[in-house]
Amino acid sequence: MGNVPDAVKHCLSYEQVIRDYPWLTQWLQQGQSAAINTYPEFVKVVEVGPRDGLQNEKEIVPTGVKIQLIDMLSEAGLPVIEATSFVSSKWVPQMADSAEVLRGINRSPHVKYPVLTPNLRGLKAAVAAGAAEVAVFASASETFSRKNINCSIAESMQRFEELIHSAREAHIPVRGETLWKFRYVSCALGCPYEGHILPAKVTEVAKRLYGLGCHEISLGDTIGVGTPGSMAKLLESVLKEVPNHVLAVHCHDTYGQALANVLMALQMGISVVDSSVAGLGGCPYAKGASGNVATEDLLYMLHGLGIKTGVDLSKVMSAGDFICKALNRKTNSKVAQANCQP
Ligand SMILES: CC(C)(COP(=O)([O-])OP(=O)([O-])OC[C@H]1O[C@@H](n2cnc3c(N)ncnc32)[C@H](O)[C@@H]1OP(=O)([O-])[O-])[C@@H](O)C(=O)NCCC(=O)NCCSC(=O)C[C@@](C)(O)CC(=O)[O-]
Repeated sequence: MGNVPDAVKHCLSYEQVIRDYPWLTQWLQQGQSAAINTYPEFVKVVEVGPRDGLQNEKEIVPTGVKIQLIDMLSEAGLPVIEATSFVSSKWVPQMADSAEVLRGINRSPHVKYPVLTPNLRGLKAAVAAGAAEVAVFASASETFSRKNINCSIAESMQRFEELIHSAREAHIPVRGETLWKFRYVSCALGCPYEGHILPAKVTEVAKRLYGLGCHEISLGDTIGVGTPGSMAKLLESVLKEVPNHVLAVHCHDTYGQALANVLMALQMGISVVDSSVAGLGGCPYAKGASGNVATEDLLYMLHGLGIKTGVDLSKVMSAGDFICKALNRKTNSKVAQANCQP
């Protein structure tokens, strides 16, 4: 502040302002509590570790380890655990045991276990293995769509429509009610191939999915390049077409912005957040992208804000410890790291 005149320096001192205008303290505190009151009372945490977290692992993780991880996460009180994906094992070898995983877990009546399905074949296999909820994944980037599911965005939409139609025609038996969820719009804040993605493009895809009957749309920052600023711009745009109760956010933490991005989303009325135990993960078709925001860190922040989740943080940490030991790697969760220190 070398060239700043004294009077201005005086004005720039926060402490001085508070001393000069004592009423400001009360005003600021009121403002802060008003901001905190705008957070949702309850946030639904969607655990994606067993799917998003493990799909990118080079070494095949034993089926028993995947099952035990899901069971530990169920016991922690997570309301939704994305268990696995019914995709081509040529594309994602790690998910080849999806049916065994789904059949092997101890299902809690309080937990939903959605699975990823890219096509009718995946849907049939998922339903046969007992899936009651499926998530289909679209992208806001043409190139990513082709690299990830080998078709254009328009073709993926058409595929989904056909998928619903064929399932009805074929009278696919379902246990309970199959809920159609187009959970994901990938590359919502950037694409590994195309770079910046316009909020209008993401809005267009999200609107289309909403129109197709999807009742939960997760906006994926697939490569973790978003900032609270770009998250705010994205949500401003999407919220014009899709109501906040339908939206979720899915933030990878490549640039260390995931928690800040989630906080921004919460302030803008979003109350469903995806996360991955121990911060595991990444997409095989998004090179260099790191894992999702760690569930432990998300819970620590939410509970610190007084937001209820129904999830036991210490049990999630035990699950994180278990999977990190099984994978022989360090946790990405700051909370878990802090608690491991002697
Ligand atoms: C969509 C396809 C299948 C198209 O793949 P394709 O090669 O165009 O399709 P195909 O119909 O020619 O099938 C190729 C082979 O796979 C088989 N196949 C076909 N479908 C299935 C199935 N469901 N289950 C098992 N096998 C299947 C099929 O039978 C055939 O086997 P072959 O005849 O050669 O022996 C492929 O591209 C695929 O499986 N992609 C999945 C990629 C993926 O899982 N990516 C990661 C998830 S997305 C993500 O992580 C992002 C997200 C969701 O987390 C959000 C975010 O962060 O943004």
